[in-house]
Amino acid sequence: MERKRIREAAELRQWAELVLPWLPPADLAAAAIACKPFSLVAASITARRSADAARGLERYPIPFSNPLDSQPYSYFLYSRSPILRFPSSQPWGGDAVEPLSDPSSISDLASVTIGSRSGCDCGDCDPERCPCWFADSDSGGEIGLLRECGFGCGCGSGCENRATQKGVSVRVKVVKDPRKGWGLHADQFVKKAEFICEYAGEYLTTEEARKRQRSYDELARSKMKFFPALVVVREHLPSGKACLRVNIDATKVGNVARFINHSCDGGNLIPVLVRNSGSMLPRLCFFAAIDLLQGQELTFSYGDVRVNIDGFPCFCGTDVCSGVLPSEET
Ligand SMILES: C[S@@+](CC[C@H](N)C(=O)[O-])C[C@H]1O[C@@H](n2cnc3c(N)ncnc32)[C@H](O)[C@@H]1O
Repeated sequence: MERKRIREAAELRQWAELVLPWLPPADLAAAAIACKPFSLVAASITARRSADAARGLERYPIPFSNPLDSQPYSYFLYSRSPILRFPSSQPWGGDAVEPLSDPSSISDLASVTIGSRSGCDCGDCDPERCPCWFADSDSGGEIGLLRECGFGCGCGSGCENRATQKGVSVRVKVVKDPRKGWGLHADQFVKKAEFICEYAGEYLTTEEARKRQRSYDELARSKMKFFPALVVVREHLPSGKACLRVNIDATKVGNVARFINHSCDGGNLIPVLVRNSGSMLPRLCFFAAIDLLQGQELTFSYGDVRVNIDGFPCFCGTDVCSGVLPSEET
């Protein structure tokens, strides 16, 4: 009888190990109170989730740190690279995490290509000589430009001219702030100009972005703890006129760049639009604007502040803080 009970508990636990990692926090909490084997599995899943926001998909684990309250982690679906569609669910906090793969293989952006071979034929690229390479950190606006090898090139993913295509490149952690919510912090020394991460999320049409922004604003007003992560970037012509608007929404799915908070002084990151040969859409990437110390919060400017009495309050704490978060016109 005792043996049967032990076997049944083991089977239940096995089942829970397979199913519970797919559940969002509220459902996981509900499962945890159903029975003891579930509560043990749920506790270990919660521990694994708070130990790595990236679900094992980045080079280093990216832990959550919350000295303020009992929320152990923030829930979202993880993608290392930009996507045009996203899955409706993804396991997280179970034993079986997806293996670290070449970002190009999980990126739907790969399907938006210019042509089969519009890049270089170097084979073994030297960034100094490769015709794909181009950098302009002073392009007239606040956003720099960079060109790297990509799907249209003969070289492989090991090519040196693909520095931004290998996921989050330095150790970072996600730390909770009482007023700004979670924020991304350096967890090692980072040298000025070093690549840190890209802003991965869903690429939206402007119409869809406007629709979502309106509903996010409503939600944020009604629900104190809602932190949308929709960014809009404009690629400018030398004349200064906007020529391409890129809308990236990491609210439901994205990488840890979704935790980077705004700073009115421009912050300590340089946002750069990176074009990969063969790919039509640019990617938003962040480089260190200065040497960064371990523990320092990473920030950038979300854009021009339109002082708007209805705008959300800014708590960047810098001397030049306008008091209001920049927001897009919807
Ligand atoms: C891209 S998310 C950043 C991560 C967010 N703090 C979280 O907890 O998920 C952007 C949202 O964070 C909050 N936020 C970012 N910077 C802020 C700041 N300087 N002051 C107040 N809230 C900020 C706002 O709610 C904003 O819509």
